[in-house]
Amino acid sequence: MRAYRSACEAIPAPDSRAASQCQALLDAKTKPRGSLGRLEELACRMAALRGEARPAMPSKAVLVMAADHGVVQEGVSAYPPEVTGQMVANFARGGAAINVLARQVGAWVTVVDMGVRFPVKSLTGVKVHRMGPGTDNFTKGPAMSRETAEEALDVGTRLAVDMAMTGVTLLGLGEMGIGNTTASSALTCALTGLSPEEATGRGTGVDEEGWRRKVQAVKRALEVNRPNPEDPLGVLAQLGGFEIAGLAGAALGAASRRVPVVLDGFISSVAGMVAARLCPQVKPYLLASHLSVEAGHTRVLQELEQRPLLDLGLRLGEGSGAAVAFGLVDTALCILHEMATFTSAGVIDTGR
Ligand SMILES: Cc1cc2ncn([C@H]3O[C@H](COP(=O)(O)O)[C@@H](O)[C@H]3O)c2cc1C
Ligand SMILES: O=C(O)c1cccnc1
Repeated sequence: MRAYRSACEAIPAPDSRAASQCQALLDAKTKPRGSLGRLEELACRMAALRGEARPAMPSKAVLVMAADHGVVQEGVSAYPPEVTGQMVANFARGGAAINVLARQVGAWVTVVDMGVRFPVKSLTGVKVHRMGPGTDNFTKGPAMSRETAEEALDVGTRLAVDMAMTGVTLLGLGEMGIGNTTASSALTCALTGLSPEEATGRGTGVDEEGWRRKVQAVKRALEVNRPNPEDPLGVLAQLGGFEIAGLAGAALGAASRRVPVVLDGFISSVAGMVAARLCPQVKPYLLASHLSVEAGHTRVLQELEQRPLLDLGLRLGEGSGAAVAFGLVDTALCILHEMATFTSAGVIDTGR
């Protein structure tokens, strides 16, 4: 059986008992009940997913998958595809936004070349699982075959399972791929029924004309491929990207090992939505870190029944918002581990 399919079957249901025990521990802390709001919710969610009342997150990682997109031929990005490979080199050297943000919260960054068109040669520390030199232009036919989509899903699943086995307890999803907001918009239209105008944003910062070209490319992609929302693997193959497929697989692999998955912006959330369509059991493991500026993100988060933790006007990707939210997860768990209780501190508790 495919790795991503076995991972799906192995995803445990969240442990509601651990969540209530976590809430009871928080209720005993020196504060009015529930006064730490969503931080309390976050701690209890981690408890449910990890299956323990007092979870710890000793090892956090961001998985950044990179690939190129044939649809860039349609003039849909403000940057050329060379930038994908150049940014992978920047990740490898530790100089990109995600490196800085991950360092700040003590998280590892794992970078994977899933199919970069112009790769920078002999980089150290970049894992290579190339599905090809970028996808085909999906305004003319499918981006990739179903077989390749399944292979990319498996690569992501195996990597996430390996990361969990080496001790990773929280996984952020990040991506790099010039043109991938167009692919994400097309996937959003196909899977949610949103119109191309509603699902298409400015990505790296295209002007009005560029935005119209993106909308046209999405429209053509839908006309040419006729995606069937009941067939999420088919939709992924027709309109996705190698990095998006890899990240969807990674979400399944992580969840199969009780590792919560922190989504970043529009693109990684679309990967999460694809994972959830392939395997609904993954849904509780997906946590929205922030609300991206990119049009379409709100709808994708609605689909995932997720309320983002932050709204910072980010529109970067790379896993940047996920890394920032790792700090909040740490904060929530510190409260659980370090705060005094009414009893230990000798503070009167009215139970409210
Ligand atoms: C220097 C640079 C660094 C980035 N890091 C992430 N992205 C983001 O922008 C791209 C998507 O936007 P579009 O669909 O408009 O091409 C992705 O690579 C995404 O991760 C970047 C883009 C650039 C230019
Ligand atoms: O929300 C995102 O992930 C995003 C938005 C714009 C460009 N790149 C990524």
